Amino acid sequence: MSIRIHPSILSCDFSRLSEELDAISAADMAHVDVMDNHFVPNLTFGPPVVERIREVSPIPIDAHLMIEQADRHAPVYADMGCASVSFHAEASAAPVRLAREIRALGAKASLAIRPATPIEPYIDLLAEFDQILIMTVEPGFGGQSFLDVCLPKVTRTRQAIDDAGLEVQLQVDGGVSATTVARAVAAGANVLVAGSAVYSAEDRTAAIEELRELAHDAQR
Ligand SMILES: O=C(CO)[C@@H](O)[C@H](O)COP(=O)(O)O
Repeated sequence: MSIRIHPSILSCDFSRLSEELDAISAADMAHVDVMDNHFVPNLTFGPPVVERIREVSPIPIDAHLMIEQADRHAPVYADMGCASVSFHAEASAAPVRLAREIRALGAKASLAIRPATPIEPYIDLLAEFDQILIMTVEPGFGGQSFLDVCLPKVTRTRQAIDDAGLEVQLQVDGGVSATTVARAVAAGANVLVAGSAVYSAEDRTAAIEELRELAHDAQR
């Protein structure tokens, strides 16, 4: 599957948000982390800010909702024009119904799972989603270390996607850098979220291209 690089704006300078979005125009999508201080111990922003980000961003928005009551709130992000909406399995009472609602609103539906959540309960439901997001850190903060212990879950999910002949994207998020990206791709991931690895670089385009190249090499 094609490699996609999604920088997480959580690590950007929010006082210069518009410029920080322009700086990642070489990426495939901008990963926007919505946190509610309940599902995770951190707070970012909600619908009005994400909608404005979508309006000014040169690339489509990949919204990652780290919020409770996903069934109630996620459709808002699909309806405002986010290209992809990831909601957490742990925060949804009816993930299949929610994914269908997100798709009906015109966005890609993505199921996210925390490091401690197994993929097995969702293996037979993969066709209901456009993407599976496997967290490779505990959600909540940028700049954490990549959890290699999550890689078998990535491999298991890739195998199930391929065995079923599905076109489901497999995203990993957390600690993805020039050092770890090859391991994530070798395990089966094709969508790489990178926050600090991109925004700590002076040349964001070069950082994105380096990750893309390393990922392509690992896929061969
Ligand atoms: O969702 C999250 C954190 O909860 C991520 O999107 C981080 O923002 C990734 O940052 P790095 O680990 O790449 O610095």
